[in-house]
Amino acid sequence: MEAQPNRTIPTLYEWAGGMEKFEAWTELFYQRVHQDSILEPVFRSMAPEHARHVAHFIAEVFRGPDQYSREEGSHYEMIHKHLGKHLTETQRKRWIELILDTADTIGLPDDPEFRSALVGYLEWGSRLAVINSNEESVSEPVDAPMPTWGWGETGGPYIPS
Ligand code: HEM
Repeated sequence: MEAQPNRTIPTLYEWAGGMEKFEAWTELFYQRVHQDSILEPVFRSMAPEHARHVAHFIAEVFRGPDQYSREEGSHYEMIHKHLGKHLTETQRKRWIELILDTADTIGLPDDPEFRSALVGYLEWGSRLAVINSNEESVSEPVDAPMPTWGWGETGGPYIPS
């Protein structure tokens, strides 16, 4: 018999506070990006819907609604958006620093379990973004599934003693 998901364990999406929280997070993050000397040139001509799309993408990866892949893009298209951008490690590090600082500002959960999962995902995704940005084509199939992310080794969520 197939194992049933344990309904008593919230998803990272639920634990983070739902879609409004993801949208508030990326909106403020990209406002800050436009004032940052390292990242501003990278995102100077970004699409107006970029911040919302990134919110919806991460929310879906964290097992939230499938809004991004249903209405806005796909895993293939997300990779495609990074092609040829030639992102550097300096830009990636700044991106990580700023998005985590914004997570604090808007009050994403700061318990050890959630932050372990969040940092793990952002490190993984941002390093793939840099690798993909130095490619000229997407090696994944067009219908590649969206990645999903869970609590990882800590088994989360945080339960106060
Ligand atoms: C976990 C890490 C990341 C995720 C989940 C992510 C997600 C996305 C998504 C979903 C898009 C497409 C947005 C749309 O459809 O409008 C996108 C585009 C883009 N991303 Fe990322 N990204 C990540 C890391 C990075 C990093 C580290 C950089 C640069 C330092 C970067 C630079 C860009 C740029 C320049 C675009 C194109 C923006 C535009 O022209 O509209 N990304 N990303």
